[in-house]
Amino acid sequence: MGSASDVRVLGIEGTAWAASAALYDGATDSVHIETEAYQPESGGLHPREAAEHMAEHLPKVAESVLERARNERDQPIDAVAFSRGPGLGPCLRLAGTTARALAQRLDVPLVGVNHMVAHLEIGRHLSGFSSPVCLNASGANAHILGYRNGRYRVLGETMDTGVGNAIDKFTRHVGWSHPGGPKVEEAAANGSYVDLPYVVKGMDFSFSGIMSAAKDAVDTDGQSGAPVEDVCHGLQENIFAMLTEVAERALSLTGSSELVLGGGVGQNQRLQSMLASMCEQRGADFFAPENRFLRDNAGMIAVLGAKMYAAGDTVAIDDSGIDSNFRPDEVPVTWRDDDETVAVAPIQTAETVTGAEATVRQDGDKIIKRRNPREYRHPTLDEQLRKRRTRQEARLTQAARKAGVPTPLVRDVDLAKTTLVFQHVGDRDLRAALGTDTVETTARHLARIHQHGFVHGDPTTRNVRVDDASETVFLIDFGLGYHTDAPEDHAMDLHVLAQSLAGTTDDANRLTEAATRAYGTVGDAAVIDQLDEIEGRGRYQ
Ligand SMILES: C[C@@H](O)[C@H](NC(=O)OP(=O)(O)OC[C@H]1O[C@@H](n2cnc3c(N)ncnc32)[C@H](O)[C@@H]1O)C(=O)O
Ligand SMILES: Nc1ncnc2c1ncn2[C@@H]1O[C@H](COP(=O)(O)OP(=O)(O)OP(=O)(O)O)[C@@H](O)[C@H]1O
Ligand SMILES: [Fe+2]
Repeated sequence: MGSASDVRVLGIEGTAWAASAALYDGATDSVHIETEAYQPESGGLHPREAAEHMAEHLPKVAESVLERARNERDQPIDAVAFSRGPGLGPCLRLAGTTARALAQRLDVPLVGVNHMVAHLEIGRHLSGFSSPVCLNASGANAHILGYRNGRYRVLGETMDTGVGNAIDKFTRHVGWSHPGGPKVEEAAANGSYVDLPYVVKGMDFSFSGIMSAAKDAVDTDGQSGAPVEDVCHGLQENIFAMLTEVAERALSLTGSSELVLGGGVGQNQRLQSMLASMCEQRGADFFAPENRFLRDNAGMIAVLGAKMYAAGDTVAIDDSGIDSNFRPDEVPVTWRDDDETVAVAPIQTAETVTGAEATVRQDGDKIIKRRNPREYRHPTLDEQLRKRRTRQEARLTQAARKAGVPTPLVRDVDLAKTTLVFQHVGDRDLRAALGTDTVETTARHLARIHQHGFVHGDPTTRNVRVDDASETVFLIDFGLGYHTDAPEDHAMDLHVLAQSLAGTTDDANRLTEAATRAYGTVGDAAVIDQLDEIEGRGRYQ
């Protein structure tokens, strides 16, 4: 294996709006980027117009960067790297054609890069962090990833549209030109908070509810709608708090103390300040690359291309087809060692445990759980979430027990202090007691509460406690639960469990299959069909 430190790679990016080429020089670790942005005259990105933009500008930026490389050396570059996907098919095809032609002409190898992995690797490269949790906040995507056993694992992601696309749809609705993100940021600075939906499911989240509520809020319909600056302010507060909350959950679940940000929406100062505040509050390190590396750019493609090239990960021209639904977890990570896995949280034995949202203290046979204020969240939203979740946790913990699922007894609820007192249950959590039996029992418990019309909302391996002597499996932490009979919502519980298994153990596939089978012995088969549908969904809208 070579080292990326002495190679020069030409990167080509053309997934959607940025016709971009870049030169990465490993010897100096410097990146030169040239980009021509496609700006639609009206509405959102039109795939055909975007492709015409690529056809016109990609060859120009590529030649210009190559010219610069030639002025520096006789053998200008060692490899050509290009974004293979995800993205708009017509654009990807042009970027692929441009890259193949260059590689052939210069007689150098071709490297096919996953654009989403490039968005996160650039942050890892620039921060020097060893194995961070990565938040990708881009136009067509939103997900939280951690490296484990040769792959970037998706710990959480959007259940519908990408975060930038969601914001851009709102700005189209109010008649603002593309891209909407910077305009929302500017307007939000002059607005005050309005209440909007907030949807987090484990480490997944969805934007459809908040986006339609935001559109309704500005629509006047003969009556006076909310000022658009206020809605922009509320939108940013809620959407970015959702992303920050799942990032915090991922840090808590993995025990990692490093977070990096990627993607065009990452340029937003409010998002950056929330993430920085959250990390500071929990003693983690946060890194956001400069803007030229956050928005789509060929620099990140060239940098990852150099790492892949050094690892021998090149692709033959004939096999270099594009993939518009290319997911980050499909990429075999050849440029990192298997043992670089994102941290796994040590199993805490201290009397006070700090979870993702609460401080939990043991006092004899009692557990005192307090949801603490989160400085990154708007105070109104913060108080509303803490109260709602405390109330819901008390109610659903009791409802589950009535349904025959072991849960701790609720000894006291104090909504003003957002504090709950529970009976202490179990010897250890499911992470420490992983096995087919315990995972199957967990799945059957979920099926049972679903039959009683509600979901847990966050059934991770840490929210299951196992009592060894009686072999009892308890569900705890129902704060994200809610009443619903929709198979999609029920399937999300199973999906969250599967994702948390993937984030905790190398044996996740086998355990997930066992869980699904066990669920089927008690629960509705339609839920399992829906789970397949969720997991097969290419969420690139
Ligand atoms: C697949 C690929 O083509 C796609 N790329 C992409 O979406 O471009 P990117 O540069 O990462 O992000 C663009 C998005 O970033 C948003 N954006 C730009 N500046 C922003 C700001 N200050 N605040 C919020 N959003 C912002 C834009 O509104 C737009 O939706 C992706 O990475 O998902
Ligand atoms: N009733 C209980 N009996 C025994 N241990 C408990 C109980 N409730 C909570 N714990 C312990 O405290 C930890 C954190 O509790 P809980 O999950 O309710 O808080 P949280 O802040 O939502 O944490 P997380 O983000 O990890 O889900 C649990 O993982 C568990 O180990
Ligand atoms: Fe992107």
